[in-house]
Amino acid sequence: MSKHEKDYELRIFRAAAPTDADYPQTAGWVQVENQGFHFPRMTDEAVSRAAIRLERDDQALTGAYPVVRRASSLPAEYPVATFASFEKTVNVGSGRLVPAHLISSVTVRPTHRRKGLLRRMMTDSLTRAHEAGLALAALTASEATIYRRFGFGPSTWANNITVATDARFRLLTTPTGSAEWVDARDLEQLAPAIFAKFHASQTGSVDRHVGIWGRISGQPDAPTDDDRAIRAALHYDTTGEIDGYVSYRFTGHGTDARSIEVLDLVAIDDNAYLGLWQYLASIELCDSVSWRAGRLDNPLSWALADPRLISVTAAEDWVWLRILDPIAALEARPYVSDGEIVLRVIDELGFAAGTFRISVTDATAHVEREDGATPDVEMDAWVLSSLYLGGADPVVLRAAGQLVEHTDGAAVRLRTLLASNGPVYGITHF
Ligand SMILES: CC(=O)SCCNC(=O)CCNC(=O)[C@H](O)C(C)(C)COP(=O)(O)OP(=O)(O)OC[C@H]1O[C@@H](n2cnc3c(N)ncnc32)[C@H](O)[C@@H]1OP(=O)(O)O
Repeated sequence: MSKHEKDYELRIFRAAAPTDADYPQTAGWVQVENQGFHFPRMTDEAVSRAAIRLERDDQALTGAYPVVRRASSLPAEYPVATFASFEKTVNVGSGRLVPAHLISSVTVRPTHRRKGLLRRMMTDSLTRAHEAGLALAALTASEATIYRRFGFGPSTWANNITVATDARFRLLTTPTGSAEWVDARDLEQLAPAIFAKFHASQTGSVDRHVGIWGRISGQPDAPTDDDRAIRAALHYDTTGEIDGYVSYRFTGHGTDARSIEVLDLVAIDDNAYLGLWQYLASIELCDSVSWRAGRLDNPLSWALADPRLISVTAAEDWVWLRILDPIAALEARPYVSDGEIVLRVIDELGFAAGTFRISVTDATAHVEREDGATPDVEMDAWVLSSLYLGGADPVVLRAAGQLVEHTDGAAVRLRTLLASNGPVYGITHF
């Protein structure tokens, strides 16, 4: 128990809509979370919009409240720390959607930091998720140094890219179908069904919470003039079915850079993906398009006559996974080759600790806990979580000193065993 534990009461409650009696608790929580991420104070209307969206996702909100509140400080229903969790699926390969405990909205007031509040809220939340039988937890992180200690490992990544879309932009093969403008606000209704198809087919994708649809359609909880700048286009296949969309804003007014920032680009197949890029490149009075969520092995690089038109401006870790139940998680994902390996997992929080034999036949794993067995490889829970989807390479983790090989060649065997049958990638930030 941390020496500060008795100074705070943790309350866990379901997000409440403005019509509910306990709405003030949710409203206070929303204001504090918002300030924790440096956003301007929200109007009452914006808070109620945020609460309605949290309620629609059935988010469990944790607030930490000081036992002794200081005179004239923020109201009593404003916590000093916030934390949210909700359940959505992760695509673990071959369209298998596994329910996961998603964690978001983690803030601790600077006046109460480093007193163990994050540790307390996190261990409490993971324990509940584990008891509820969830095999995975996931989050996207503000900083890469916070969550490894809790067993989370980076599992998908994205490149921040800028693509020159001036006269040099030419695709080697012209995609079929065509694009058309749509009122960006209509994406709030249209986008979820398109995203659902992407989610069902993309290993590493995490399903989205309701708030995302407001953001990408220019209707966030607290809209600003900037959000009215958001524009959108749909892509249609040759039969007229919608197979993708892009939402974006022009950022070049008042600057020399005539550029567009993509907020969201969702395509249900490769042709629609290239078709959306073809559309973006056709926008006049614009020389470049940037996007935060580019795939590492981007098909656009191979489709462009001049792949040097793409600049990678940064590489980001994206989703961090946490295996809570190694047997259920490893048996849930698909496999591309048969084999057997024994792994030992060290887990400070205990959830994934043990020695496990993974035996794969006919693309299906049978996993058994065998604590007496001699392991081929040994690693921390965060490392197994990073390797889980097949997006990280055990051989590279061995080279980094994060995976210990007890049997010669075991890291290579593990690489073959955990290889994914396609790119591991996602476009959900939460
Ligand atoms: C999923 C998400 O929502 S990501 C968003 C995370 N939130 C933010 O970035 C907002 C700004 N930051 C904050 O609100 C806080 O500083 C937090 C949430 C990052 C940390 O909260 P605290 O209550 O201060 O953390 P707590 O005291 O429980 O520390 C837990 C451990 O994490 C470490 N830690 C805390 N913050 C950081 C950090 N920013 N970087 C590295 N390590 C950190 C502590 O040293 C401690 O380590 P130990 O227990 O292994 O000795």
